[in-house]
Amino acid sequence: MSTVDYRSFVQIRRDLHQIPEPGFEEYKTQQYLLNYLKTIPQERLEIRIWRTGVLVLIHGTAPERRYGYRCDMDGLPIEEETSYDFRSTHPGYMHACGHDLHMTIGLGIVTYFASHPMKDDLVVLFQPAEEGPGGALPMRDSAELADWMPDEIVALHVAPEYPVGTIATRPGILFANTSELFIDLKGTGGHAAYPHKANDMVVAACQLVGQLQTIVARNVNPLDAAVVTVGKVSGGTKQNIIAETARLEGTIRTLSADTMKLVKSRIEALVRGMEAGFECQAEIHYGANYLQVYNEAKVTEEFISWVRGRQDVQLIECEEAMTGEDFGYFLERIPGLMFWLGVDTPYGLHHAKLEPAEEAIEVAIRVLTDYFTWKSQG
Ligand SMILES: CC(=O)N[C@@H](CCC[C@H](N)C(=O)O)C(=O)O
Repeated sequence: MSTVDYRSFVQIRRDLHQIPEPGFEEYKTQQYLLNYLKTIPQERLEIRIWRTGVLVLIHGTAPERRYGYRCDMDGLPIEEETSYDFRSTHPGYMHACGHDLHMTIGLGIVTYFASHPMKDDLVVLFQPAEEGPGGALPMRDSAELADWMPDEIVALHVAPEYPVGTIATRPGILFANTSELFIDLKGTGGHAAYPHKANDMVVAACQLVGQLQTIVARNVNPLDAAVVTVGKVSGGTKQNIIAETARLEGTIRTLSADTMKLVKSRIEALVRGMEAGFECQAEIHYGANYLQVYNEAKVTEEFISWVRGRQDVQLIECEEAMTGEDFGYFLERIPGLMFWLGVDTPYGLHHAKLEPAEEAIEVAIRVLTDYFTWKSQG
């Protein structure tokens, strides 16, 4: 891939890193992508906009099939604490899940094929709102994608725990089914010194957090896997006022759809018990639900054996993870796979100090441009 200047992609990643935006508000990011796309050879490119996303079709020389690469665009509500001099310029927002790298790799792939067209078509999807509320399902079903639907699709996710030069994947389930979880509690507020005249939702919320932990410990088969995480608890107004309301915000992860149903039915039973016990009202909302990421066996096994033939990367057949990814909705309709890309950094995804190794950008662009070229030579 001689005509690609990898240093320029490191700069692109740094530019994108500075402008993280919430799901479906990726306006600056979209504009940045569109501005960049204007700078590369246009002859084979067609570009469409879908909400805050971008779809790029690179016409092949004699297309019989269409391949796809999907990357996600949104940032997270995290105050960045990296050592970078190119930290986020958006207070309270950070690319802490690697989407800045995922997009940069997408631009690298487009850049390469814009001047080295393969026989088949390639569509590169820059998808908003992966962290929530979920852009994959509506993008997959959009009119903009309908006549560009790929025959096979690939996506990657950065993996802090693997060294640069590692690709990890598996046929079958890679990531879990997910559901967001929001529980609003309403009781009776009052003076801190008169608890018998109030109905304290801070106490109810604390007990409920503890009770929710019993679902995985006591209701899910220990040979199955599930997670119930409460990531945010809020309630009350002041230290000497009994809280009238409280809110729990969390997420549920399961490896099977049936276990998701079981976990939700247990949450509902515990919340109804909480209402009776505390004489309060409770409302449950599930927010965004994501389908599991299920790698199609034939495409994934072929990819694994192709990667194993390379000298420059190490392939690991990994275990399932309880991470969620709305890419599962693309895989529901299109054969394909997702893989982990090693970025070797001590802090995990969604951490304020996440500093993925930028050398992984070149690795991914090389591997994926070679892979699509190989597939197209068929
Ligand atoms: C790769 C990754 O970290 N994905 C997110 C997806 C979040 C889905 C949804 N907002 C939820 O919280 O359930 C993850 O947290 O796994």
